[in-house]
Amino acid sequence: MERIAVLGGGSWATALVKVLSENKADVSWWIRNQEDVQHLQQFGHNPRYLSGVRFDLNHVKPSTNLQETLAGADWVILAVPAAFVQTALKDLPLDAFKGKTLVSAVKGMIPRENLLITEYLEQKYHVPAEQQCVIAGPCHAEEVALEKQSYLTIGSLNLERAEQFCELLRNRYVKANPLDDIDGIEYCAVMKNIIALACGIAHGLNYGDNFQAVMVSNSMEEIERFLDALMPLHRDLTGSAYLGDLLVTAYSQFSRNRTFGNMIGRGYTVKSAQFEMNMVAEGYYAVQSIYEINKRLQVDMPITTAVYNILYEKISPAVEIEILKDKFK
Ligand SMILES: NC(=O)c1ccc[n+]([C@@H]2O[C@H](COP(=O)([O-])OP(=O)(O)OC[C@H]3O[C@@H](n4cnc5c(N)ncnc54)[C@H](O)[C@@H]3O)[C@@H](O)[C@H]2O)c1
Ligand SMILES: O=P(O)(O)OC[C@H](O)CO
Repeated sequence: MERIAVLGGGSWATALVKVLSENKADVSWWIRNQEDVQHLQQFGHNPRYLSGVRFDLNHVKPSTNLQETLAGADWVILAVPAAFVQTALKDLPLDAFKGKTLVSAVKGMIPRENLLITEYLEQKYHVPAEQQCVIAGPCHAEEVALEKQSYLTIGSLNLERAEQFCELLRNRYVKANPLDDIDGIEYCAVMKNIIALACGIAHGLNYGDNFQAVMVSNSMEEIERFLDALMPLHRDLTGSAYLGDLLVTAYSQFSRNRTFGNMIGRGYTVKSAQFEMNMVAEGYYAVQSIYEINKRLQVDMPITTAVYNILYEKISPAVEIEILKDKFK
């Protein structure tokens, strides 16, 4: 019996706990909010996110105590939005993850430090790269919760470990495959959120599907240029962990980033759009990190620059999309 700790109380953590616990793993589940934990213990569902999912409390142990949650776990899945990872882990000793395999389900970067989650865990908590995995692929939590067919890619330098984790996830509606381009898929997952934001902004400004299709195809070239400059490797970006994840975020009704961008395009301020959403759009934070990293790389990244200018320099979305129009082919 595998013992798995899942950290985070949002939609993705909830969907992952469902999949893992229904596969009969023992899941200890850290949620920061005491009321949510009590509700889960009493009624067997998360009151805030995906509340239709019922948990078998024989296999799922919710708690607000992080150290207790980690104790005895072989696997630790981090599913807290990137902007809150440092705060969530702040009381842990630096050897808290010793001997455990860390799995990042986060699709974002540590703000200001501009680090991938795996880089942060390695630098701060000394978790070796070989003991880390990332969960990638087009996987909206809402659809996983509805048991709609989904595909996950588990990235790791340690393919044996990745395959073991795939096995914990596989079921009737989840297929999982290992891949060794862990940094590539982690960066791609960060950047697709920025592109989805741009798609939402354009939609909010009344641009149509024709324009969005051109935005998405141009964005693949932008992502490829960035990855080639940062970590050259022959990778097939048409794979589902890259293009697939971008497409689901750019087009789906469930996308947080597209929804957030749409509000910005319609004239909401960043604060009011964030206030309106009960969920976190990672792209808002990610664009600042990628923009900062690119100051060094100097890659041509028109979409990232446009989103950064809109969100952080308060330049009008209409002006920035107009500039993009002339750059696209
Ligand atoms: N939702 C998905 O479909 C999905 C799929 C794959 C990956 N992810 C990734 O999973 C990670 C978690 O996102 P999510 O979609 O589950 O979250 P969510 O948007 O559903 O919920 C927001 C989460 O943020 C937490 N939060 C909000 N304010 C906070 C604060 N001040 N301090 C600490 N925590 C706070 C909430 O408790 C909640 O857990 C993100 O990196 C996301 O990119 C999400
Ligand atoms: O589509 P979003 O913006 O909700 O992001 C969620 C996941 O990253 C989809 O794979």
